[in-house]
Amino acid sequence: MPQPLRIAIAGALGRMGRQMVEAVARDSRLQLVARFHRPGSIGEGLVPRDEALAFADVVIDFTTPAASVELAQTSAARGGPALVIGSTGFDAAELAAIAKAAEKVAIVRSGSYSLGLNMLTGLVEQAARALGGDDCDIEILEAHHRFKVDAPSGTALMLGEAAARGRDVRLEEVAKRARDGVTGPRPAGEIGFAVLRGGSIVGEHSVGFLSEGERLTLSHTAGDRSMFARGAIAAALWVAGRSAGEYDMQHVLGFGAPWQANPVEFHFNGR
Ligand SMILES: NC(=O)C1=CN([C@@H]2O[C@H](COP(=O)(O)OP(=O)(O)OC[C@H]3O[C@@H](n4cnc5c(N)ncnc54)[C@H](OP(=O)(O)O)[C@@H]3O)[C@@H](O)[C@H]2O)C=CC1
Ligand SMILES: O=C(O)C1=N[C@H](C(=O)O)C[C@H](O)C1
Repeated sequence: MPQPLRIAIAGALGRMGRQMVEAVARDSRLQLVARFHRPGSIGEGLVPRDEALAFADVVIDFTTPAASVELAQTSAARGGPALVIGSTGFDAAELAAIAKAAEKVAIVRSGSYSLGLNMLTGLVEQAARALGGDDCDIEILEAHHRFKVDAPSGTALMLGEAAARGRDVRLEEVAKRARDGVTGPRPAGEIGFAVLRGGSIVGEHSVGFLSEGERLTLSHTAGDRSMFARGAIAAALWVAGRSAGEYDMQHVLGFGAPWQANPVEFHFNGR
């Protein structure tokens, strides 16, 4: 019997943190060795972050951009453990800090740990490649619960990146992240984003390809948060013991060529 992988959960009292604690505790391939939260937090079984890092092979982190950057820098400075980062809403400087930390430690980071969503990014890239930029407008719609603090969602931005790759353009140069007032006609080639917030929506994303007289829509709906937890566990099993580098779910699932050799087995309905 192989030894179970030792997992620590960051942000253990948050929505995803609680989901991760449950999912890890139920999984016989894993051992939940530590839970930590914002410094000074009170909660049964919480330990300080640095203690958690000392015990774990992998830390799973769904917190905030600032907390994830600090975690990545700390882990890089001490040479581990590997990280699975699910937080979203990073700015360019924060992304650069994570990339720098990934020179020293293995980090998987993804705006979505859903299998279906990661399959959708491939379809979006393919459709964007096939449908010309001047004749076909790409618009990304996302909807989330009232507590979400960042917009557009990390997933919407991943889908935007996939569409931009398909069109062979840089997302930063064509993204329209919000519209208000007299905007003028829509420029060809733009990739637009629209955001809805309310109630308890777990996560809905759709990518519309709109041309004269027809619309193709590719969409994904998250029914509950358990599938994000399953994806993060697949990422933890995959990243443990890897050499330093920044990876994403395409690598974990074996969708990216150089990593194809060793994808983790992962199914829609659990293990
Ligand atoms: N990639 C994916 O598949 C998914 C990503 N997400 C992303 O994950 C993140 C968390 O989402 P969610 O769980 O809904 O949000 P929550 O706000 O419920 O959880 C985040 C938790 O992190 C805690 N936290 C803040 N700073 C620190 C710190 N320094 N150390 C440890 N914990 C800290 C917060 O504490 P406090 O309450 O005290 O502020 C909070 O409880 C978001 O960015 C979200 O977009 C969510 C779902 C899926
Ligand atoms: O905050 C959330 O809840 C979610 N965040 C992620 C995102 O920003 O895309 C993933 C998921 O949609 C839920």
